[in-house]
Amino acid sequence: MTQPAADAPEASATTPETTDAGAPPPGTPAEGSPATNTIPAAEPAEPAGTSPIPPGQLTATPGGRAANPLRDAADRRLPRVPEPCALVIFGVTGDLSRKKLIPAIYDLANRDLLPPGFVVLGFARRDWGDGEFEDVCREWAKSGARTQWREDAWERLSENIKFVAGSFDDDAAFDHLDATLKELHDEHGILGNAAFYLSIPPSLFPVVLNQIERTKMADTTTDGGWRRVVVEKPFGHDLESSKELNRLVDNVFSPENVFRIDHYLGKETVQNLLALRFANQLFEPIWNAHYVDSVQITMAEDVGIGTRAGFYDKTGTARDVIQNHLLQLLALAAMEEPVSFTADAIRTEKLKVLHATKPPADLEHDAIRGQYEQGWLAGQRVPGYLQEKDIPGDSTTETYAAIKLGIHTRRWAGVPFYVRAGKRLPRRVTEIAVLFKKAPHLPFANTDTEALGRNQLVIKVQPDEGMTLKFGSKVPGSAMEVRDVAMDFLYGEAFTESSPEAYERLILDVLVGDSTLFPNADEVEASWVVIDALEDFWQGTTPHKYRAGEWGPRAADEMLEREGRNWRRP
Ligand SMILES: NC(=O)C1=CN([C@@H]2O[C@H](COP(=O)(O)OP(=O)(O)OC[C@H]3O[C@@H](n4cnc5c(N)ncnc54)[C@H](OP(=O)(O)O)[C@@H]3O)[C@@H](O)[C@H]2O)C=CC1
Ligand SMILES: O=C1O[C@H](COP(=O)(O)O)[C@@H](O)[C@H](O)[C@H]1O
Repeated sequence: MTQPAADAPEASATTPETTDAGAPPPGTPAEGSPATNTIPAAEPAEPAGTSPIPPGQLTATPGGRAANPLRDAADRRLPRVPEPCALVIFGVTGDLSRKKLIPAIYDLANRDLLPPGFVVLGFARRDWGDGEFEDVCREWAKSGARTQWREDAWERLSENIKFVAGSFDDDAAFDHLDATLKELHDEHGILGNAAFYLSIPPSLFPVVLNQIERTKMADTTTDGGWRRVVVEKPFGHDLESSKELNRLVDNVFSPENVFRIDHYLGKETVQNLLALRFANQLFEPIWNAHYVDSVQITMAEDVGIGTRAGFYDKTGTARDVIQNHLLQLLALAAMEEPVSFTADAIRTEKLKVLHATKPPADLEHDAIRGQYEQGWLAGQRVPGYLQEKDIPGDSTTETYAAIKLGIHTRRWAGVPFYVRAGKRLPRRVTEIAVLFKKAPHLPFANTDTEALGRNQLVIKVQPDEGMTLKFGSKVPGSAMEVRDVAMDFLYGEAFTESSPEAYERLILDVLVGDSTLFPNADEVEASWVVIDALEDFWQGTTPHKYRAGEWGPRAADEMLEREGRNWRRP
């Protein structure tokens, strides 16, 4: 009886993510896989008349939208078109604004989800007028938009795109900003409603918050409008600085008006994790230490640090993405069912998990840092981290981290949660893989139990959004041969609707005042407790090296191998 190699999912010929050689194109089922299947869509769940997709923009069919209790609850609770308002963006010339914020605002405008008179007010150090700023935004929107380009949609939006030049330490510039905002309130009927988006590095949050406080821009007593603040991640640099920031932000804005953004929570597949777990009977009974062997959460990026040397070298992978995105994924994957799908109930459950999440006892072997060296990616030679522009030649900042975490609860006792993230890895992929224990007994004569892989449920966050279930199946033929196969659910095949970009959804949530998808101060602080323990240990150490284009340093592989496990090759 022939069997695939040990823990065979990594090597099975029937699965789409089986080799190191790279991924299949998005939406491609495993070639020749007899067991590849699509789970059909559930009953339509969108209430009549609430579809956010206007005619002619995106394909939308009435049926086939699977229920997402989280989103649908919010849809019922709040109108999805905001009141007239302004969005003030600090750091509007930065990378995030160019790649994500301006395109997302255009997409919202194109979907008719912005209110009449909606104003974008950019603040930055460039010596630009409104016209120049608008030209730049047009270029960014055109190259980054998800929805089709419509000149008329842009024209309508761009009438209300304004710019104020200045530095964050310049009182006069903030007085000018305040005056401009007041004028716009009158001109556009925005009634004082404004959201302040801090698209800036965390070290600059305090100076901007102090300026907002000094100018009383957050004060609603005279106009009765609302004022909200959006703070980008990472929220602080460690536990102490995040507490200080929380105090500062609470001085200026009331808690319900503080939106700590973590764009991973705006991703469709991340929200679907809750639907998967709590809208089905199938998974929850086996979602615990009795059945689960381990969980692997991977966020791999093929890109390097781009133009963000200044930010990245002070931050590193653990603070940049593990403290926020990956610990949020872990919390959603591990939490108990919330008593309702409200912001508070979900945060309560996530917080319990974060409090119970502990760094490994053996930090030296189970908390691995890496830094990429020169290598090859997609046929291109790419420089090492230390050769990147503006990175000091002796930097010890990590561009990769792999950590074994434990969740000290009855449900998860003894189940390792391996999280890893890195830049310049072979491909961009984020996934949560739940690996189940092996069957305790196989009734087939001569079956090599070691050779059969573990059942796996893989939630593919991006880019091939969907889910894969791996299990053993009989190979056709006279012999009783069992081999691992994969059953795929792909968003692109199951639904005709396209997913909004995370920033589209989250900006809209800010404007309508829905904080369901935003972590609160307690969650942020609990996450820093975990990260601080790792950072303290790493202090003064040098990261392991890995070649750009490889799956991280050897030490990260050894971390799992010591326990008889392997990383999945996504
Ligand atoms: N980039 C990304 O992919 C993501 C970023 N984020 C988060 O978003 C935030 C912003 O990141 P990113 O856009 O990459 O950062 P950038 O470094 O690209 O942009 C920083 C912005 O801040 C402005 N700025 C800096 N100092 C001052 C000052 N003294 N006065 C006025 N403006 C100033 C810069 O203006 P100037 O042009 O004049 O220098 C620039 O517009 C960070 O918290 C980051 O963690 C979150 C998710 C993804
Ligand atoms: O928050 C961040 O996320 C991006 C990756 O976002 P994704 O949505 O493309 O997965 C990462 O590149 C950046 O370093 C980090 O700050």
